[in-house]
Amino acid sequence: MDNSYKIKVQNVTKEYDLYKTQSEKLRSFFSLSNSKVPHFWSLMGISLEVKSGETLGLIGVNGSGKSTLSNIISGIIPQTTGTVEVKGDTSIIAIGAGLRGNLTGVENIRLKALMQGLTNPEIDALMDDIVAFADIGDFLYQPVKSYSSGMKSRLGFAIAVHVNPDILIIDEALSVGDDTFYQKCVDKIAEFKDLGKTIVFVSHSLKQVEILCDRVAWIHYGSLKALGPTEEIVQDYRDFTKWFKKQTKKEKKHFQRTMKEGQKSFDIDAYQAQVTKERQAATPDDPHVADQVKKDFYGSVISEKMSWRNRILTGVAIVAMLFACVVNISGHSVSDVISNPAHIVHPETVLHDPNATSSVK
Ligand SMILES: Nc1ncnc2c1ncn2[C@@H]1O[C@H](COP(=O)(O)OP(=O)(O)OP(=O)(O)O)[C@@H](O)[C@H]1O
Repeated sequence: MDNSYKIKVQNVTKEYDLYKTQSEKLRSFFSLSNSKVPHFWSLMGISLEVKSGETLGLIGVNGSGKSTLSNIISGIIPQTTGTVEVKGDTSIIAIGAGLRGNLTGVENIRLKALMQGLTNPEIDALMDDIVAFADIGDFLYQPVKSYSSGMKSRLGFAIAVHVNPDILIIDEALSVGDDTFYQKCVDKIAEFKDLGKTIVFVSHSLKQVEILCDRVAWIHYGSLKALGPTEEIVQDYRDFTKWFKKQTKKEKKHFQRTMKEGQKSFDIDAYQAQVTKERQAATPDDPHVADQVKKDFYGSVISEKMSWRNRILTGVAIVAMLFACVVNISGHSVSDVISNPAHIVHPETVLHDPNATSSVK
C-alpha cells in the first residue's frame, strides 16, 4: 500500500443551527433576528488521513457523525471549519445520495455519469453493465422517487462502481440490499481493493467492517475516539457497546444526554486556541502559527451566514430595486425623480399635466 494520503481531513467541525421554522432560518441568514438559535456540533474537530489504496471503516453509534463526515469528504455538504483535501474523483454510494427523485433510473445514470466527467459515448458503452448490475428491471424507467430504499441503493451502487472513481465512499449502502445483491457488492468492493482504490466504508455491521477494512475510525458523539487497526478498534467498540448495554435505562439516558450537551456547548474559539497552543509547542520558533491556524480553520470554508459587507451590499441592492420599481410605477424617468423627488408621490400630476416639463416613460 502506498503511504501517501488520498484524503486528509484536518480540524473539521460541523455546526448545525437548530431552527424551529423556515422563517427563523431566513431571518437568521440575513441576521435580522437576534433570537438565540440553539446550536449543535455534529463534528467537533476531526483530523485523519486515508492512505492511497486503503479501506477505512467509520463506525460509531447512531448520530455520532459518520454520515456528516462522509458527506463532507464527498463535497455534498460544507464543513464549518477545517480543511479537507481529496486527491481524485470521489464517488459516493449512500442510499439515494445524488439521485434525483423526479428523474428515472436511466436518466439518473446519465446525469451522475456526466457529473463524474464521462462523455455520452462513454456512458452509452457502460449503460448495459450498470443496468445489469442494478438489476431492478422495468423500474429503471420509473422516477426514482417511487423506488424502495433497496432499489435506490442498488442503482446508486451500480452507478458509483461503474464510473471508475479513484475514491469510493460507501455509506450504509449494503445494509438495505438482499443477500444476492450484498454478495455482488462485497465482490465489487474486493475488486476495487485489488485495483488499489481508496475506500471509506461507513457501516453498523462490524462483521462487514472486519471483512473489508484495513483501519477503522471510531466516531463518538462528534469526536474521533479512536483510529487504528481494524481488529483493535472494533474490539474497543464492542467493549463499549457491551458496557453500554449493561447500564440501567436511567444511566443510558444520562450518558446520552451528557454527550449531546457537550455537542451543544462546544466552544469553537476554545478549540482553535487549543490547536494553536499545540502547534506553537511543536514549532516554538514559528511566529505565524496563530495566523496559519486561523487560515486552516476558516481559509477554505464558505460562511453559511452573511458577512457585514454582504449584508450592506444586499441592503443597497434591495433599496435600489425598490426605487426602480417605484419609479417605474410613477411613470417618470429616473433622472426626473432624482431632480424632483416629489414626482414619485404625485405621478398623476405629471401624467395629465400638459405643461409639465418631465417626460413620461
Ligand atoms: N441538517 C441537520 N440539521 C441538524 N442536525 C443534523 C443535521 N444533519 C445531521 N444532524 C445531526 O448531526 C448528528 C450526526 O448525524 P449523522 O447522520 O452524521 O450521524 P451518523 O453517525 O451517520 O448516524 P447513523 O448511524 O444513525 O446513520 C446527529 O445528531 C444528527 O441529528
